[in-house]
Amino acid sequence: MNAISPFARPFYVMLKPAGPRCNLHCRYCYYTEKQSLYAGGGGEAIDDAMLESFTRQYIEAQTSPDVLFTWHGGEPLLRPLSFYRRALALQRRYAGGRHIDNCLQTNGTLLTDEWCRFFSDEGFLVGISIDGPREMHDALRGPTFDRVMRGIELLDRHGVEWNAMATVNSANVGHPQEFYRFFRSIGCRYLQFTPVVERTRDDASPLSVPGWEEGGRLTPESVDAARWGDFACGVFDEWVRADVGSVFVQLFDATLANWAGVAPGVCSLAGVCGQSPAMEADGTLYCCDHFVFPQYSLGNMRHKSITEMAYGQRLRDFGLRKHTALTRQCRECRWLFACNGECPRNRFVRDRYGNSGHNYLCEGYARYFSHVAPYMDFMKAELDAGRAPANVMGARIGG
Ligand SMILES: C[S@@+](CC[C@H](N)C(=O)[O-])C[C@H]1O[C@@H](n2cnc3c(N)ncnc32)[C@H](O)[C@@H]1O
Ligand code: SF4
Ligand code: SF4
Ligand code: SF4
Repeated sequence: MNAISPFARPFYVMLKPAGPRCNLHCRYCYYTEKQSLYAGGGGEAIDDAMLESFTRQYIEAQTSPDVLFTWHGGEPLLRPLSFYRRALALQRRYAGGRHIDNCLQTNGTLLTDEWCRFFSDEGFLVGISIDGPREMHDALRGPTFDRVMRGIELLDRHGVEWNAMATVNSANVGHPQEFYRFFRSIGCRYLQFTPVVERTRDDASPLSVPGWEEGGRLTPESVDAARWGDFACGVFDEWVRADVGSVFVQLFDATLANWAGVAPGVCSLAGVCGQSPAMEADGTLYCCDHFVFPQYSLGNMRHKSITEMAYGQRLRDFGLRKHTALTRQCRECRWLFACNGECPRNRFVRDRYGNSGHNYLCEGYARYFSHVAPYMDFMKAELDAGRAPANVMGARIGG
């Protein structure tokens, strides 16, 4: 085993306490298909012994005094509150002087006063999935908009910090202004949006086609590359006019970070990745939440330590491949410093020279980076001069 030093870099495990199970059936979901990995063999929920072992090992394996637990799924609120109370008791038992934070990603439909009181008391950061106003949201997430909004009101009432996680898909990609104005209207201060790009296999396989592999059929919910770029530009135009410094949009923050030569807060625009493996409920660790496929398994906690898997060569190679496998078109691209070829899960087309492993969304990203470049140049210059990037709002840029 070619393990590297556990002190080289931090890592975050995305936990699936209820496995891929969910109370909803969002049409574009990449995760519920993972139920086929279990095929009746159990392991649908993290059990107490595994939770304890994981908590101890995860804390011990960290290189920094701050430790982040990320509860994800499937739907993590399918586990009862008592499960999370046990989890926090274990965190306290094994903390060893470290500071521990928790964040949880949910569809929001199962939130109650009791959940929100708990999140407030324990300082959880809650990610809420919502795709925009009612028509956009309900189009692919079923008629759940009212329940999600009720969840957000509960979080607000209890003073829980939350951020919005939206997908950009065939139903909302044409409406960037409406999309962004909606989030502003509900008082959202932290917004993340991710393009849906999924492919089904031509055979009867229940699993979709992973990144790097060519072929398959793009799902109807997926975005068109160019339209994704137009969407990002449209949202940017709304944001840059009035909300810089008051609304934090992950894509724009990460873009500015790359412009300024600072590590971006999102893996997709980083030079290398592989620092956030996902652990399924049966204890199997996978390279990434978007690579939960048998061929990307790092092993199971029952047989290997977290340190061995998270700092091993396999995950390291997975993360480095993002850089080493850049296509010639990417290596020659003027936006490489900002884009880094984006996420490997979207790399399945040919570049202009015929090389495989190019990013399906390339055209959209190129459009987006060209569009925001003058604003990013301005904001970087403000940062360099010790002034606020928000000054971009009063500046005349691009005529
Ligand atoms: C798989 S869900 C798990 C947590 C929880 N059930 C929820 O919906 O927030 C995590 C996030 O992935 C997003 N998502 C689902 N399918 C996606 C896809 N194909 N591409 C991009 N994001 C997707 C969801 O909208 C959600 O924000
Ligand atoms: S709520 Fe989350 S896990 Fe459930 S189907 Fe929707 S995106 Fe997937
Ligand atoms: S494969 Fe994509 S989502 Fe996964 S860690 Fe790498 S950049 Fe992030
Ligand atoms: S914009 Fe396209 S060519 Fe340029 S780095 Fe991104 S994916 Fe590669």
